[in-house]
Amino acid sequence: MKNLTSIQSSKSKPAKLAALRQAYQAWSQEPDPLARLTKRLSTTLSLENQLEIIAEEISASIPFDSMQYRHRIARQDFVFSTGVGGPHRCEYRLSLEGNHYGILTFHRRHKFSDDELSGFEMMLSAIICPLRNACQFIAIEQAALTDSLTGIGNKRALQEELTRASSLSDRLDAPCTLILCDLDHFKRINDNHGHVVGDHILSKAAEKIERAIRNSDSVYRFGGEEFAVLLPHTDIQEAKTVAERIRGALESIRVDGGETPITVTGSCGIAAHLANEQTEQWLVRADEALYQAKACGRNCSRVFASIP
Ligand SMILES: Nc1nc2c(ncn2[C@@H]2O[C@H](COP(=O)(O)OP(=O)(O)OP(=O)(O)O)[C@@H](O)[C@H]2O)c(=O)[nH]1
Repeated sequence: MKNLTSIQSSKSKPAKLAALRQAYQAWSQEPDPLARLTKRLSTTLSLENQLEIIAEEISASIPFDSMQYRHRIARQDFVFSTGVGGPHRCEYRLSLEGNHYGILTFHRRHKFSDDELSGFEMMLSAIICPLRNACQFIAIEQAALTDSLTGIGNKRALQEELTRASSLSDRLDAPCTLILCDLDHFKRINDNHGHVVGDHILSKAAEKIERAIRNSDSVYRFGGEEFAVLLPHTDIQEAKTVAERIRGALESIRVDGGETPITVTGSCGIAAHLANEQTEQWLVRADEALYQAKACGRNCSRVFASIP
């Protein structure tokens, strides 16, 4: 409120406005490379787009043969590369206020001069803030798709991936199979050993399932004690084998529970994607198969197609 009053009562300042007009003209005409670089970087939060701009703008002042950027953001490696190597190299570790924002490397066939090296440093000091924002944007996007307890994808991530997998499966006419896996009698574990132990078992289960599947497959926490595993390019027969491997992996969990270790089992429902099927319908069919597995005594797998 105080600031608003002072804004409303202040008189216009011609000198400041003239300076602003002049600055705007200079800015809009983009006369210097640093102004143009920062202006272009401010138009995007995509790290990939920013790196393309950085490569283009820096190479206009300091020619190089290739540029690489690498950084680990939210448990994932981000790598960007443009051009082809060269024996001479200069490398910068980018950091701001004690935080690391990746490594940027330039290669060239002939040596970089001292002037060029200080030119790089000037350009890099201009890119660090926008680059930090782009890295943080990826981390926030990643957090919105990650289950905080287990570190695997959450229900929202599953929805996105199911949609992508369905359209790929339709377009390529390739099989794609979904397994819903629910821990058995999990309420008893919580009731007998407490929620902290329950949480620990959920994290272990996520870890075990992740290790039981291929890199091209993915696992998500679908609900409380329910996991979804998406298997692209995988038919029902192969998915049954994976489901059995997952069940075995869950059975191998041992958590300290006093006299006897706490163990857990899981039931799996399997459904292959049908041509042009909506993702909701696909999930419903996998859930029905899971219901059958529970009804058949738990700690087993059932395929939707096998339901009469
Ligand atoms: N510790 C912990 N427990 C959870 C979490 N989310 C859900 N649960 C518990 O999971 C249990 C699920 O219970 P039910 O849906 O009755 O199923 P169940 O006991 O596993 O029995 P079946 O699925 O029929 O084999 C409930 O006790 C929930 O409180 C969580 O994040 N942490």
